[in-house]
Amino acid sequence: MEQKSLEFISAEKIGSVLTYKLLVDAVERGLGLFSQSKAGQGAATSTVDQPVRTVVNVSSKGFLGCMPVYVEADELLVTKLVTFFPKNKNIPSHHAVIVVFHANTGVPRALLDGEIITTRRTAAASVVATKYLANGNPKILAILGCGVQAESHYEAFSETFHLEQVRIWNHTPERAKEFVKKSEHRHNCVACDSAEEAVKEADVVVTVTSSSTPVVKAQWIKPGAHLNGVGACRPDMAEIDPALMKSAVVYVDSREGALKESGDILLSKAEIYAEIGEVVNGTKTALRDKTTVFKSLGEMFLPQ
Ligand SMILES: NC(=O)C1=CN([C@@H]2O[C@H](COP(=O)(O)OP(=O)(O)OC[C@H]3O[C@@H](n4cnc5c(N)ncnc54)[C@H](O)[C@@H]3O)[C@@H](O)[C@H]2O)C=CC1
Ligand SMILES: O=C([O-])C1=[NH+]CCC1
Repeated sequence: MEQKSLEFISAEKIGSVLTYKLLVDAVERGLGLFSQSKAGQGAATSTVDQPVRTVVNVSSKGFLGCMPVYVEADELLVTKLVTFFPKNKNIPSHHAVIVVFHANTGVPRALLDGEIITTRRTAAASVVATKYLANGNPKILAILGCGVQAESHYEAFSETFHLEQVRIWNHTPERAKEFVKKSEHRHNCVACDSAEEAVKEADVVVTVTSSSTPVVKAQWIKPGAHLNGVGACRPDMAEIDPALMKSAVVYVDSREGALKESGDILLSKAEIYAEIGEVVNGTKTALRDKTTVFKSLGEMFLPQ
């Protein structure tokens, strides 16, 4: 009889092994598997079962999301539980735990601190989209927002691309200045006084704010640029100008998820061109010369 032994894997341990290189490869493979299984929905080939997450609103304070997934090919049965309390002060706005079960018996195997995985996995997903959708090698990156995701996106993009400059904007300008000063390695970072200044010459834009209303306007975006929309994960929240959503070619991590959760998609009535996994699988084209948006909501796949 199998013995129950639930291992706890701490944030420190995860942080020491979870490199962006590892994550980018794993997320790329996971997004491909996810879209492949949707294409074969109902058929015996379906290998990933990942329903759109269930969200419980906690009055006006925040929410709890439950994100289960089964990946047959990896014998992986996992759920993430994530909270988002945007008004938190002096502690992160997101917290998460991940529970791993034995896929053959259902026995719980491990409990993982989910904070670092959420932080780095999200940036890795934006890197995957950017690898496929940016028009050439991106040189100027704009980051709108200066929280946890801004840090991980800065790190992941700096490791992956040869960036000449990173333009940072935050709605409270002191925070953008602090971001730039945080490390001497950030000599290629500049704090911008306006979101327009940050965005207007950028090859790639990342929006990582808790804003419920757009922080980027269509007319600021350089034609052919690529934008990763990471915030605004509820149907009543939007970070991107609806005019940009309508004029750009829009990619998502999950069609089903985007049509249920993304205010940027729902409020603008933008058309979804493809899941990024379909591009990874070669069943949809990467229209690199067009202005593109990747609307990210957070599909969860772990490296094995
Ligand atoms: N797509 C995905 O997979 C994931 C998305 N997220 C989303 O990304 C966003 C950023 O997450 P974190 O960096 O962890 O949050 P954070 O709390 O660390 O940072 C939030 C940032 O938004 C700024 N902000 C707050 N209110 C604003 C407003 N009204 N206008 C403009 N900026 C405002 C803050 O100054 C801060 O720079 C959140 O919306 C979060 O839900 C987070 C994790 C995964
Ligand atoms: O995937 C994730 O963990 C989240 N997406 C939006 C908020 C948290």
